[in-house]
Amino acid sequence: MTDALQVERLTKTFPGFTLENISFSVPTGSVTGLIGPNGSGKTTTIKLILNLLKKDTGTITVLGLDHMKKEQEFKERIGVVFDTHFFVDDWKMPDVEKAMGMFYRNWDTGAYYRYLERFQISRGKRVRELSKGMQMKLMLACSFSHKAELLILDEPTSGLDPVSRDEMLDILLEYTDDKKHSVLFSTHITPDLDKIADQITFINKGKLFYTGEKVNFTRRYSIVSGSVKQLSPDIKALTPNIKIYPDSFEALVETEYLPGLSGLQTRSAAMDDIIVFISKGEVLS
Ligand SMILES: Nc1ncnc2c1ncn2[C@@H]1O[C@H](COP(=O)(O)OP(=O)(O)OP(=O)(O)O)[C@@H](O)[C@H]1O
Repeated sequence: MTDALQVERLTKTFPGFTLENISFSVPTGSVTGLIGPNGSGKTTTIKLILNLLKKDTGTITVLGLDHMKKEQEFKERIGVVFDTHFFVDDWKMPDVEKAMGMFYRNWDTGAYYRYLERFQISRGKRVRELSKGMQMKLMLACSFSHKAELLILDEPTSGLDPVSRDEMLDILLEYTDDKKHSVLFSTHITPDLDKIADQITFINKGKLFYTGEKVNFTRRYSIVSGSVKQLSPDIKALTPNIKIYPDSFEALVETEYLPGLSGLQTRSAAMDDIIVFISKGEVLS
């Protein structure tokens, strides 16, 4: 399978923060979720891909094109959705159409109005009169109308109600259904990724913690719990990721070690469990 996006050994240093040696890919036809706690480097990674920030080192290939040498070419072939829209607030839908049509060679006016109809956005509305969910859909309509092959989305569902979020996720699933279109999706809302992601890339404090298939990410970890008396040196040796409560404890352990731990309660780890335990990375009490 080819990759819609390849990021290799990407590094960027700001005062007090380094995004360090990040490598991951978005296989064509997949949805890749980019996750990590606040300040871990997700938006920085996206801005570096888009050349909105200048990388220190590393290579980035978008749809087979070097992101610096072929910037204009790759930008014509991708769609970008941030958590706030990038249109002029006063524009009506035909104004959006005109602006986008000037920018994209592949622009399809008919498709744009068909998407507006499908997403129930009326032509006479101004951008500022659209709800947040509608604004997100408008950005998607624009991406689809210039036939974007890859969507790069930075927290597109934050601030959406559950109904709008669900609609947005269905639109993305439909978009990748032909296995030709791909999505990179940064989010804190992991249930969204449970629903649509094939791959996960988890960045923690600027470092890559995991990249690969979603199922392997959650299968790799389990949560064990028991009374404080059961918190043996064996468990402490297995994992630094332990939460201690007044009478009990919970720990994140690699699933392969479960057979050696008897008498404890175990459950599968959800994506949020893994993020919380790993981002703390120490005994918590
Ligand atoms: N232009 C900049 N100049 C200096 N520091 C920056 C700049 N942009 C980001 N940072 C720092 O880089 C770190 C990573 O920020 P980034 O926005 O990439 O995190 P994030 O994972 O997207 O976080 P969030 O989930 O809160 O959006 C933070 O410490 C931030 O302060």
